[in-house]
Formats: sequence, C-alpha cells, structure tokens
Amino acid sequence: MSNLQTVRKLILAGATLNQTPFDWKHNVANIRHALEKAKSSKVDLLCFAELTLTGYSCEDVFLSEWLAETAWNKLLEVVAYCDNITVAIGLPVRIDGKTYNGACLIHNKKILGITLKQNLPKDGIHYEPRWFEAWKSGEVITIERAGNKIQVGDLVYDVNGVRIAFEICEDAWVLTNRPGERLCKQGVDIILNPSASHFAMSKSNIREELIRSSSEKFNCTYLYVNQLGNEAGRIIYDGDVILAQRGEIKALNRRLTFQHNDVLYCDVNIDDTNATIPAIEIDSKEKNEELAQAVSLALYDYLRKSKAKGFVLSLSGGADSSIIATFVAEMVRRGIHELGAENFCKSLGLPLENNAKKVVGQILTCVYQGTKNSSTHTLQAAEELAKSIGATFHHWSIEEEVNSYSSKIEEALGRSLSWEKDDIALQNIQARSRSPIIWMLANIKQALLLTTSNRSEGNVGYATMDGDTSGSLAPIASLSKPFVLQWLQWAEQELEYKGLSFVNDLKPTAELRPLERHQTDEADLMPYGVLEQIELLAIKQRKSPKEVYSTLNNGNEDEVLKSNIKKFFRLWSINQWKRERLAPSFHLDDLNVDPRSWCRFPILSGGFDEELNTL
Ligand SMILES: Nc1ncnc2c1ncn2[C@@H]1O[C@H](COP(=O)(O)OP(=O)(O)OC[C@H]2O[C@@H]([n+]3cccc(C(=O)O)c3)[C@H](O)[C@@H]2O)[C@@H](O)[C@H]1O
Ligand SMILES: Nc1ncnc2c1ncn2[C@@H]1O[C@H](COP(=O)(O)OP(=O)(O)OP(=O)(O)O)[C@@H](O)[C@H]1O
Ligand SMILES: NC(=O)CC[C@H](N)C(=O)O
Repeated sequence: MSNLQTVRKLILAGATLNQTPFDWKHNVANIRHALEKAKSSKVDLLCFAELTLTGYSCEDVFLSEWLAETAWNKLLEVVAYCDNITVAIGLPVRIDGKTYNGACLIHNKKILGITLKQNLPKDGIHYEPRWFEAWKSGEVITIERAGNKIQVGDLVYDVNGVRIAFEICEDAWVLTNRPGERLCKQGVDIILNPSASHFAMSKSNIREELIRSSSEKFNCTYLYVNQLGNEAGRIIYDGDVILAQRGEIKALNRRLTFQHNDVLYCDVNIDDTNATIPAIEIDSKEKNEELAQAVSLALYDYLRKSKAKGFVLSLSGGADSSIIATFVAEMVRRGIHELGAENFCKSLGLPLENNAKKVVGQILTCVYQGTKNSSTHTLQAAEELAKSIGATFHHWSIEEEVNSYSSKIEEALGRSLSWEKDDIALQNIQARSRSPIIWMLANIKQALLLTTSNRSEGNVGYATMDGDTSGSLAPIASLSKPFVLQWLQWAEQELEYKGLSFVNDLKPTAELRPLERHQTDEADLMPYGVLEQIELLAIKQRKSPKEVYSTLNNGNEDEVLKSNIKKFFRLWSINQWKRERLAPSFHLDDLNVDPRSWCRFPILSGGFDEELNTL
C-alpha cells in the first residue's frame, strides 16, 4: 500500500472459498491459491470469509482445544505468504478455555491484531452461542502466542493512513449493538465483513441491500465476503463478494461458482468514490434459476466431498423423484459449462467424457420399480425423462417381494389382508419393498441413494419410513410440493428439459392403492396450497391453531378449513419422529422443517389437543 498516504487509492479484493471443515490441506492450499491470484493482480487489501481457515461448520469441534491450536499454526503458515499485502482471514481463537469467532488482520507478514465477533446468530439454522463467546464491544486485550503479544477484541487498524475495522457477519444483521455505529464515529474508512451467510431462495437481494445501506449509513467503503458452496453437507453458501461505497454498490460477483475460489477485485478510491472503477458481474436473482444453481453446486460438492461414485434414484415418474433426476442432470450441465469436461470429470473421479448426457449416465442410475398399482403413464414418464437426460435406467417389478411379505403375514395372522382393513399396511409394504433392492444397487455402485422426501410431506408424515424415505441424502426436503411442481414446469420451458413433459402432465399420486381407487395426495391430505398456507402460519410464524384459523377464515365460519387445520396440527405433532429420521437435506428455503438445522419440536407432546378442541 505504498501510495496510500497521498492518494488513498487501493485495489481491494474479496476472496470467497469453498472450504471443508478442518480439511487443512485443502483449506490452506485454497487460501494460498487465492492469495497468489490477489498478489499477482497487485491487490493491496484482501478479505476472506468468516472462519475461512477451519471452515464455518466445525460444530462441536469448535469446543476443543486442538482445533484452535491447529488453526493458529495454519494461520502462521498463511502469514508467511502475506508479503506486500494486507489480508483479513477468519479463524476460531481460544482464550482462557473459551472459543471466539475471530478475523485476523495481517499486513506484510505481520499480524496486526484479531477482531472478535460481538453478535452471535442463534436464529434459524444458526447455533453459534453453543460454540462461541460473544466479545464485549469496546474491549481490547493482549494475548500471547509463542512469545508474541497480539491485540485482540474490538479494534480499529491504521494501515498507511487508511482506517480499517470489521463487522463479522451477524454483527451487521442485528438491530442494536452494531459495531458499525461506533466505528463510523471513529472515522473508519473501510469496514470488512467476513461472513458465512446461508443460501435461501430470495435472500441475496436482502444481503445486497444490507451492504449497500450499511456503506451509506456508516459513510464508508464496505466490503462483504461470504463463504462458498456446500461446505459440510446441509447448508449452501452463496459465495458473494459485495463492495459498496457510501450507498452505492461498486463491485459484485456472480454467486455460487463451481470453482474452489473466486477473487473479485476493485480499484477503489476511498475519498472520491466516483473515481472507483466499478466491477459488477451479472448474477441472476430469479428464484427458479438461483435454486437450480444452488442445488447443482450442493449436489456437486456433496458428491466430491463424500467421495461417492454417483447417485442412485428410485424414479417413479412423479414430481419428486423427477425433479431430483433433473437436478443431477443440471448439476452435470452447469459443472461442465463452468469447469470444462476434463476438470469436472477429474474432480469427481470419473473417466473423461465430453458429452454431458454420457456423464449423467455415469453418475445417475434410475430405477422404476412397478407394482400392479403402477400405471403405464408413470412408467412412461420415468423412462422418457431418464432417456432424455442420459441417465442409466432400469425397470423391474417388486410385485413378487410384496406378495411374499404379504403371504407370510397372512399365514402368521391366519387371515387374508384387505384394503378395507389393512389400507396403510398394504400401502407401506410396497414402498418398503422398493428399499432393500435399491440400497443394494447403491452399495454395488458405491453410490449415494437419494431420497425424494419433500417438505410438504415432511409436515404431515405422508411417507413410509424406511420405504420412500430410504436414502442418505434428501435434496428436496426443504422444498414444498407446490414449489416443486412449478419448478418442473419452469425447467421444461426455460432449461429445455423436454423430457419433463410427461411428468408435468401427471397429478401427484402415491400409486399405492389399486388403480381403480384413484389415489391422489391431495385427496388423502388436503389441497397442497392450503397445506402450504397453514404451514407458513403454524410453523414459520408460530401461530396457535386458533390464530391460524382466524388469519385464514376471512371472517366466515369454515368447517373445511377447521378440519384441515386440525389435520395439519395432529399430523405435524405425531410425525416429528419421522422428521428426526429424514436423511441430511439441503437448506434451500428459510421455511424448513429439518429438526437438525432449522425447526425443533418435541417428539412426544400434547399434540395441541386442548388448542384444537377450542377451534
Ligand atoms: N411417536 C412415534 N415414535 C416412533 N415411532 C412411531 C411413533 N408413532 C408411530 N410410530 C411408528 O410409525 C409407524 C407408522 O409409520 P409408517 O410405517 O411410516 O406409516 P404411516 O405413517 O402410518 O403411513 C404412511 C403414510 O404415508 C403415505 N405414503 C406412503 C408412501 C408413499 C407416499 C407417497 O406420497 O408416494 C405416501 C401413505 O399413504 C400413508 O398415509 C407405526 O407403525 C409405528 O411403528
Ligand atoms: N413405481 C415406482 N418406481 C420407482 N420408485 C417409486 C415408484 N413409486 C414410488 N417410488 C418412489 O417413492 C417415492 C415417493 O413417491 P411420491 O409419490 O411421494 O413421489 P413422486 O412419485 O416422485 O411424486 P408425486 O407425489 O408427484 O407422484 C418416489 O419419489 C420414488 O422415489
Ligand atoms: N454467520 C452468521 O453470522 C450468519 C448471520 C446472518 N443471520 C445470515 O444469515 O447471514
């Protein structure tokens, strides 16, 4: 930053990295790679995301002594690469048996200090207070590491006449106690915000507006850098780098890249912001498009990080399994487009293949598993879709297995089973008979079995445990059925998956009862639109049954609505155990029912009995 004193111009950069919890070799190499890029572009100040060294999602390992100790040693390795550059890098810091979430500022191979996060997120999917202590605003202490004294806490740094400070992720989202409020009074020029902010549909605009308005409010240059990709299984980070000056976005990258890292540079003038050279890349905020990109990246990261050889899917030709097959095809298309066929195949341990459809054939195996209750329409829909995307497709009947189980039970009970008496059991045995054989295929192929559970059925337990819930990854468990249905229409048109036309012509049905009974999901449950409305009020807005009713009934008595609300709350309560057993799922929507990331509810409860009786 040699010329800072006089003109206060500098090249600012943000580096978003796809890290993995305590994968030291990869994480440090990735940091180094981004650093080299920045140095060769003569960057003066480079900011990485929150907890970049360890990864954001080390969970209870953050409570150990060894993680912070190793992170410190890795930090020293990174410091040694920081010649002629100022670098901000996130890591956990352990002081007196407590862990803090820190951002270290390094200038020309010297540690200037470590800022500690003051506001810890505890809402939605965030559980930071379990692992970290919040730092008190205004406090600074000195710690010793290997004989060196280091300032930590609430710091403002002066680097060649430019005043730099931090807000660490949630520090910017809180309504009170924002560090920025105090920093702007101290005349800070640049606020750096290293973040780990999860993807949720339509959240990106909110994030950008937060950064823009922060730069205006604090009259400063504000640089925000998010984590990238599916770091640890469930949560996807957008990987956005946003630079704003005094109320104007000056630099923005395209989110959700398949690359390991993305460095965005901007020629910044601190005093005359009109002289800053904007660097704005095109990034789509359209909900269906951003979802396609996020799920594609999530599947890609999950596959390469789990080192599995591909995916196996029980493909019924219905919406849920078909959207998942389409997502896998889309992951291949986007991955090849961005990385090139060679890098894409290499990163997944696949033989080189330039044709995207053939790559899908290597990665995805789909099986239609019919019974006498399956229709030719669903078989055709499954087969046409699989063929159109290039997936490997098998078709077999599980009638023999279903009959074998049923006749053994009949013999043991000494009576015949009937649809009148044994409806649910006769449905479930079909769903369960599909499971052992498809798991066997997954074992043989060393592949991951994808389960097709969606959020609407998760709400009410409309799935057979260890039947259609079988699998080790649930890509759409946070998506509602209405969203799935409209996305498929969009994908047929906009992404040109013409093979979806048969799928899009069908009505959701489990096909578990005899065909002449014309089973449909909505007849079994309630219209999906109604279910979604009740869910929004009952789960996201946490309203009581009475409040849900009074919000939806438009002032009129509505017995059907009452009965649907009762059904929802009853089924919701008795099926918590099923949600506890769902396979790990991607967090795609901030209304999510995954008890291990978003929504906690007792497994055993009063089930709203009293509240429902007063409806
Ligand atoms: N609190 C609790 N804690 C632990 N376990 C509990 C429990 N309550 C019941 N259970 C156990 O759960 C069992 C019942 O669960 P489960 O066997 O899954 O079956 P269940 O939930 O009774 O029935 C499955 C429902 O899903 C529908 N389904 C199935 C398959 C596919 C589709 C589709 O849309 O394609 C729909 C089907 O029409 C039916 O309405 C009980 O037999 C009991 O053993
Ligand atoms: N005939 C079948 N062949 C293969 N898998 C099946 C078959 N029927 C059901 N399944 C599996 O069970 C899952 C659950 O069925 P469900 O009906 O909920 O979903 P879907 O058939 O994909 O979509 P929709 O509900 O819109 O018909 C399917 O996604 C699929 O994985
Ligand atoms: N890592 C964090 O502090 C997350 C903060 C914030 N709630 C977000 O979702 O972006």
